[in-house]
Amino acid sequence: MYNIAEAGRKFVRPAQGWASWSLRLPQNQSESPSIRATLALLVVLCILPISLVAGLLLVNYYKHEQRQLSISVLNQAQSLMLAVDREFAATQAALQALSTSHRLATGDLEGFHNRAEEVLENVQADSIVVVDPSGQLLLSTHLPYGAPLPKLKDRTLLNQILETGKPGVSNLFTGPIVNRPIFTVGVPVKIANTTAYSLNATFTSKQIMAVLQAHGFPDSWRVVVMDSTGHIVARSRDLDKFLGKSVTPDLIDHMRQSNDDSFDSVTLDGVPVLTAFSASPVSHWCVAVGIPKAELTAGLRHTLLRLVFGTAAALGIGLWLAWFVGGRVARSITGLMQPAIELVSGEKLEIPPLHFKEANAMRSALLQASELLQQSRHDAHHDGLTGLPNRTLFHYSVAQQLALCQRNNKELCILFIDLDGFKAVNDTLGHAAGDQLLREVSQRMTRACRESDISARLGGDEFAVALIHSDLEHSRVFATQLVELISQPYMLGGCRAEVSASIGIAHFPSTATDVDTLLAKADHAMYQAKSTGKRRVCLAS
Ligand SMILES: Nc1nc2c(ncn2[C@@H]2O[C@H](COP(=O)(O)OP(=O)(O)OP(=O)(O)O)[C@@H](O)[C@H]2O)c(=O)[nH]1
Repeated sequence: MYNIAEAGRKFVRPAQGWASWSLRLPQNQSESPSIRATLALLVVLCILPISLVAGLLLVNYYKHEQRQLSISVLNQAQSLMLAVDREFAATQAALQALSTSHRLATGDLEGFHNRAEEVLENVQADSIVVVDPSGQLLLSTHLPYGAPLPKLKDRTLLNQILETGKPGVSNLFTGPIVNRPIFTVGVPVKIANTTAYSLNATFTSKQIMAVLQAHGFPDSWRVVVMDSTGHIVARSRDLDKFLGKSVTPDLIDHMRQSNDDSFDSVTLDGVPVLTAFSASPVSHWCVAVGIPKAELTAGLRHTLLRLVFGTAAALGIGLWLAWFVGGRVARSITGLMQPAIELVSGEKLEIPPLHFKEANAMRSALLQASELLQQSRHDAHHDGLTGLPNRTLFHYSVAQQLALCQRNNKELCILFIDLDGFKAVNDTLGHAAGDQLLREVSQRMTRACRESDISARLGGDEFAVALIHSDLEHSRVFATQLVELISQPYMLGGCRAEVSASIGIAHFPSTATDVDTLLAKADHAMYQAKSTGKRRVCLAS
């Protein structure tokens, strides 16, 4: 079945069809970044600076915390140093009270030995000894009175007491009686305004360890109490290994420069620590507290690690969203490209609804443009009054059919129809009535034709019909019937009107083989019909 509307569309379509057209972007446009890449860049530009700022703030916060911590550690070192000094002061007070014993003044050393043993329990010292200015030990509560006693090897504290007449604390040394590291707290014993003896209490590291442990430092911290030469007297960890050993040279350096300070160092057992130390201006002993750096930075490392993971997760999700949303936006846009190209084909566009408001607005615009284009194409190839194909489309459609007939050895007849007496209708009933009559003639004609036939209005009161696969005889019969059909009266706005028709017929292939000649010959035959009396059919020769 011949579809004239389809023919109208194909009439302007390129040979390969619009779908075969591929989209060629200009060079500079194909190099522009894609929506996905732009969105991904946006995500990266949003997340990375925020994470960077968060990281910097964290590090700053950590540094501030470090400063606070080093102050706090310094305070703890000072507090321990004070506690040690208090122990020394308490011992000195007890010794000073004991030094006023009349037994000493009267030279009753045996009696004093007994008295010292009683006092020993209160001062919690290891022993009490009396030394004469030559350094000779006169008594020691370690041994029964009268037992032979050695002479002091290290006279430093004794000399200090003899010179200043004031109490003092020794450094760590190996006790001549107990033969292990001890230190002493000594006070002068004055008889007749002369320092006659030095009264000393000896201690092992046990007493200082007790003071250290009373402070309850965390197990991981390294806390040392050292004498004025930097030798370890007490240590929170591995005392047996480090007792009497010198602390690290950089700690000694710092101690020389200041009484209180904090700095980064490495302990004797090789642990990097933040060290805070405090030296006593009285005893010149020193306390150092070290917090392992790993412990200090663990929090920051954890938080930074979380930040890195958080950033990675945010980037991952952001990039996935950029990919997903970018893909949707891109698909919405590219989904409109092919319809935009096909728009010129004049075919009715089918575009499924898209994801985005703007893309849907574009889709509506394309659909509207497609409808308008279809309408204007239709208008360009159809007669506005009757809706029949016009001369151009008739010519194109018949040419196609002729080609098919030629290939299949089929016949085709063209009827050239001109109304008789139409002008009189216009003149008597008016132009509008004439228009209505033309419309009715076209309807009668269309109804009479087969669907495969092609009818057209060529202009004015001229029509044409192409009878496909129809021989001359059949066409002549049809044309005669058509003359009668058209000659039936018309009711135009309550008025009766009558016209008839003159028809010329040209036959393919006997009359001619091309559209123009067939039409011209049919036209000529129509004039013959007119000139021989109208309302009749004439065959072209
Ligand atoms: N109403 C109306 N009239 C038209 C239209 N186109 C052309 N005409 C008129 O149609 C008439 C055609 O002229 P003719 O073919 O000479 O008129 P006719 O009375 O049929 O003459 P014959 O063919 O000799 O019988 C003219 O008067 C045109 O003005 C149209 O679209 N509408």
